[in-house]
Amino acid sequence: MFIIILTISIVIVYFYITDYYSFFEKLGYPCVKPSFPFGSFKNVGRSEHISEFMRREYENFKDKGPAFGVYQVFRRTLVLTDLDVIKDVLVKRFDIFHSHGVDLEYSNDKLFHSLFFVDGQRWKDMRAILTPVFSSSKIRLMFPSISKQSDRLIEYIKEACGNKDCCELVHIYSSYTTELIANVAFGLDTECFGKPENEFYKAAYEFLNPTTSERVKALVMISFPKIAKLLGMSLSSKGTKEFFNKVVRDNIEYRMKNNIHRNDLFQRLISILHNQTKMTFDEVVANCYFFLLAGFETSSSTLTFCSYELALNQDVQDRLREEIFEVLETHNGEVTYEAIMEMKYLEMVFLETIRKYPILEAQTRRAAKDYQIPNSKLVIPAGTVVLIPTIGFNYDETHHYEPEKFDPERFNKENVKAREPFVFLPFSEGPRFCIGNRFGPIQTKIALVKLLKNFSIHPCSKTSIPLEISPSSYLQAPKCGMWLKLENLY
Ligand code: HEM
Repeated sequence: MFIIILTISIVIVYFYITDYYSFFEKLGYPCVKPSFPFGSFKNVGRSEHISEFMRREYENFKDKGPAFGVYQVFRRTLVLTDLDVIKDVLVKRFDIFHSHGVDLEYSNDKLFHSLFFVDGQRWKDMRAILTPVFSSSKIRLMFPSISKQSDRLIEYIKEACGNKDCCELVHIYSSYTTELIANVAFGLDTECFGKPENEFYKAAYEFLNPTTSERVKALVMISFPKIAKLLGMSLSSKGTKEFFNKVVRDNIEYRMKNNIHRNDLFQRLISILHNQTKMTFDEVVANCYFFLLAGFETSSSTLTFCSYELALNQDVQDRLREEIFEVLETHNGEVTYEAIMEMKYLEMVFLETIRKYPILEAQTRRAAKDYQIPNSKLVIPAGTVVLIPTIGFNYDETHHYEPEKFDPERFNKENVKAREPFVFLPFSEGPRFCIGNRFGPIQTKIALVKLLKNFSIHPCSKTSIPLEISPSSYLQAPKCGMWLKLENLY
C-alpha cells in the first residue's frame, strides 16, 4: 500500500512540476531553461549574483522577442526587453502595472508597511504625503546635517586609514550613510564608525546581507504571501521591530518635551503623524525603516564602486578633482549645496558609476489585468510579475559604446541627447520612480567632493581586479570588501 501511495505521489508531483515549468512555453515566450528545485536560478545566490544572471540572460534573449521567462525558484517572472513595452509598463499603462508585486504589505510584518511595499489607493495617498518631504527645498534645508556627517567621514578616514598601504572602505562608507540616515530620518546621533556592533548599523547591514535561511524565508514570503501570513512569518526579528518602534517613539517624545524643531526627514514625519488622518504610527516607523534600508546601501555602494573606478582611472579622478577645486573657488572654498549642483563632471561620474553598478539589477511590476503586447499575439496574464532588466540595458553595446569601460563622457549633453529614452533608468520612470532621487545623489556627491579634496585614491596590493561580486547579497557588493589606498593630499 505504502509503495502505491508513494508512486502516485511521485507521479502527481512530477506532473505538477512539468506543468509548472511549461507555463511560458504555453504562452509563447522563450525562457531560461528551468530545472528542479531552483528553476532558472541554478547558481544564483551561490556562485553568481542575480545581477550577473540578469545581464547574461538579457544578452542571450534580447533578440528573441519582447520578453522572456525566468523561473525564480517558486516565482514565474517575465523579463521585458522591448523598450515600447517597458514604456507602457512604467508609464502609459500604470493603471495595469502599478504594483511592485512584493506582497509584504499583507504580511504580519508592520516594518514593511512602507511606500515601496504598499499598493493601490494606500500607495497613492502615501506617495502624495511623502513627496513634499523629498523636495529640493527640503533637501537644501537638510544640507547642513548632511555636510556635518560627511565631515565625520573624512575625519574617520584620516584616523583609520591615514596613509596606510590598504584600507577597507565598504564598512567605512556604510557607517557614514547609516549615521547620516539615522540622523536625518530618525533624529538620532549614532556613532557607527569603527563600531560594527552598533544596533542601527547591524539592523541595516544584516537585512541586506542575509544568511541562506533568511533568503529562503524572504523568497517564501514573497512567493506565497498568504501562507506566510497564516504561518505568522516575519522578515524582521521581534527585537528589530521593538528597537525601531522604541527609537521613533522616544525621539518624538524627546522633541516634543524639549520643543526641538529640526530641518530633517524625521520632523516632517512627526508633522504628518500629528495630522492623524494621514499616517499611522506603524506606517511612520515603517517608512523611517525603509529610508534607512534605501539610503544606507544605495549610497554606500555607489561610493564604494565609484572609489574603485576612480582608483583605476586616474585621468577621471584628476579631472574630477580639478572641477571640484575650480567650482569651490567660486564659493569661497565652501562645499555648499549650490556648489555641488554646479559640478557637471561630478554628475557624469555619478551616473557612469550607477550605469556600471546599478543599485537594482531590475525594476519589478505586477500586471493587475491581462495586457496584450502591441503588434504581437503575446499576452502578459493578470498576476504575472514583470522585470525591467536595467543592468542588461546598461551593458548593451547597441546603447552604450564599450560598455565595460568607465567613461563619464557617455553622459555629456550630446551623448545623453542621442540615447533612446528608457534605455537608462537609474531611478526608474513613471509615477513610481525613486522618491529619494535627490537625496541619494546629494549624500553620495558631498562625500565624493570631500574625499577628493582631501585624498588621492589608488589601487593597493589587496584590491581585487577584476572586481568580484558577492553572490549572496541582495544588492551588488564586492565579494572581498573594497581595499584601496587613500593618500592624504596635504
Ligand atoms: C543612488 C541612490 C538611489 C538609487 C539609484 C535608487 C533607485 C531606486 C529605484 C530603481 C527604485 C525603483 C523604482 C521603481 O520601481 O520604478 C527606487 C524606489 C524607491 N526608492 Fe530609491 N534609490 C536611491 C536612493 C534612495 C534613497 C536615499 C531613498 C530614501 C531615503 C529612496 C527611497 C525609495 C523609495 C521610498 C522607493 C519606492 C517608491 C515607490 O514605490 O513609490 N531611494 N529607488
